[in-house]
Amino acid sequence: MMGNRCAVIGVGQTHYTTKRMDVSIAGLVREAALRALEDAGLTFKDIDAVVIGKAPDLFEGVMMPESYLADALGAAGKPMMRVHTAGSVGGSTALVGASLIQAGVHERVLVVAFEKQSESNATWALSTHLPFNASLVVGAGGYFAPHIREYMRRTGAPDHIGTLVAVKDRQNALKNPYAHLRIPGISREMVESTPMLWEPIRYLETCPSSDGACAVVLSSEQAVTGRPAWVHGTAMRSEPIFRAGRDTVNPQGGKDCAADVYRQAGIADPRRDLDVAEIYVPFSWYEPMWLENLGFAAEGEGWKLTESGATALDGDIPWNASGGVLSSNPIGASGLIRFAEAALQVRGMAGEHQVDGARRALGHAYGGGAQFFAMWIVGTDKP
Ligand SMILES: CC(=O)SCCNC(=O)CCNC(=O)[C@H](O)C(C)(C)COP(=O)(O)OP(=O)(O)OC[C@H]1O[C@@H](n2cnc3c(N)ncnc32)[C@H](O)[C@@H]1OP(=O)(O)O
Repeated sequence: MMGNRCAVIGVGQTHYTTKRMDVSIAGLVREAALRALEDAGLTFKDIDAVVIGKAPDLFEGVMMPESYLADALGAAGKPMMRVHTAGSVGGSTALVGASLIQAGVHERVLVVAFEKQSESNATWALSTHLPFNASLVVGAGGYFAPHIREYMRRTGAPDHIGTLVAVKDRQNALKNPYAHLRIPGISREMVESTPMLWEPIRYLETCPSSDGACAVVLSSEQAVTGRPAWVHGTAMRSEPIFRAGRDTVNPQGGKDCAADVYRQAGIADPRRDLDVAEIYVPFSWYEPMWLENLGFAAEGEGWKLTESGATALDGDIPWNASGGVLSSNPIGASGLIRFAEAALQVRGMAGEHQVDGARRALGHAYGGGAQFFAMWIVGTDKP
């Protein structure tokens, strides 16, 4: 059930970087919001409600930051709410915003997501064993590395696949002025010569820790301004982190979420029917893993698609033309960046990393222990 039509009419991003020392959290989110409003040709006065997302408060050490960000986002006297679904939060924040339009509650909603990791230490925030929370070992890399090793064992994927993804995404990042890691001359040799952090994840096969914010303006059909990206389908799924029989390598929640969003958008074969995809890949091996989880390749075959070059910018189904999470990871914002980049592609506004003729795009986010999923499909044409 899609409800009323909804469109993305504005996108704003900050530059992603290790430390944004020149702005507070309020300044950071405002920068993205103002750029999104400018893109839509609007001001804060035209916005009915604000939805904000970020990952755990421990990432900055500021409890409930949304309560003091209302002023910076022009939300005083308006509805404002926070969404939190771990790393997938940027995606689910967009979907909550979209649902307010689809339900006919509001005409225009500002969606903002951010992380300012330089304010604290995300690795240790993800390593602390809080009461009633799962232990994530040492950081996200420590948690996900065994899942990657299991993927390699199941499929027999050769060691260099992760390297290929790292090179591809970093090459794409060189075409994206907002990307955090821009590494001229990036090559397989360069990636392979970097230290092993969490076997089999090397330094250049992992995302950085970034500061940054992203914002989008969502609109009802009658309130559209400028060049819209139409929402063709939205879906979220979650599953408990611990459940007997849960497949953490190829989670059922991701498969179900993809099937739901494809059904809404009329996608029978995602590789054929989509033109571009922005997928949450924080460690390079997650590209072949998600290729299978999202149905772009049969089980055991994802790494072959990566190896064939199909997911490169000039391949038949480019993944992460923006450089992806591997190149910029302000965690709470990263899902929204995927969704926003998908919208930019179908609006023909992705600049140097534009995929020629892109008309339908998938935005994807995952989080927690690969247990929260959020996806949307956006298109140039009205659904
Ligand atoms: C759902 C999810 O999102 S799961 C993923 C969650 N996020 C993570 O797990 C983050 C993983 N990354 C990290 O932990 C860290 O970036 C590490 C361990 C790779 C590097 O740690 P540090 O060296 O302490 O990085 P720090 O943030 O201080 O940056 C130092 C420099 O290295 C660069 N850098 C950081 N990570 C990387 C990387 N993976 N590759 C290349 N350069 C990097 C930074 O840009 C910075 O350069 P600058 O000073 O020119 O800006």
